[in-house]
Amino acid sequence: MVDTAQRRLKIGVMGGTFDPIHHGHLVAASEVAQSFGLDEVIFVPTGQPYQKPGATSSEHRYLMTVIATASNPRFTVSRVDIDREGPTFTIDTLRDLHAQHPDAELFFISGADAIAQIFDWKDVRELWSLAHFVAVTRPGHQLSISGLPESDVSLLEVPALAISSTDCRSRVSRGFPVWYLVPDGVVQYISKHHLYRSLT
Ligand SMILES: Nc1ncnc2c1ncn2[C@@H]1O[C@H](COP(=O)(O)OP(=O)(O)OP(=O)(O)O)[C@@H](O)[C@H]1O
Ligand SMILES: O=C(O)c1ccc[n+]([C@@H]2O[C@H](COP(=O)([O-])O)[C@@H](O)[C@H]2O)c1
Repeated sequence: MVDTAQRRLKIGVMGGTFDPIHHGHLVAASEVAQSFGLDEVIFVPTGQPYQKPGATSSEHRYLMTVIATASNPRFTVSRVDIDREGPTFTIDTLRDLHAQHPDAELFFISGADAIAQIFDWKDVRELWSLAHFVAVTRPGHQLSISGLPESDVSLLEVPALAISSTDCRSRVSRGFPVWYLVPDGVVQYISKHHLYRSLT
């Protein structure tokens, strides 16, 4: 058994809109946890994803994330972004989680597409002081961290799952199944709450 009392806890932070959460997110978090020896991965659904207007209500996205992560004892879900007023910025996510876990080392997990946009994020230069960033591969997206501080950002190749929330929403709206793209409980949640039926 690992003696966590003698070392800093290592906590992954998997931020996302999760509209809906799918197996690409879960595999990425699991792979980073394994490779970096993380004690826990906190999934953090965005409250108001200012770059994704029209996202499904945060409570639906939060509950789907809870359902999807329930089977993994190292996965938890935080409401920090949902319960904060205003648009969601990662700088606030990391500050809040740092305040809740002052002795832990934070690892922010990001796909290749998201990390490519990071210079557009709020207070980007302060982000590195709050967490180490782990950028994971994603089919269809070039993974590059040129220009990012090498000591603060790592690259990790993960199993390639060509799944996106956009495609899941589109499939549901066209009457196609999302079984095996998202966890079973999430399929049932989408069906029960009639999500994504009326997209065009
Ligand atoms: N299939 C995947 N493989 C690796 N990383 C992924 C994958 N899907 C999403 N991610 C990463 O997970 C994080 C949260 O993603 P998000 O919730 O925006 O899902 P998405 O599938 O990209 O959604 P959308 O299609 O609506 O843009 C981002 O850092 C994203 O890059
Ligand atoms: O901080 C920002 O300005 C910022 C801008 C866009 C996205 N993010 C974060 O990136 C993560 C993935 O976001 P998204 O929109 O691709 O689901 C999520 O945690 C967002 O809060 C953060």
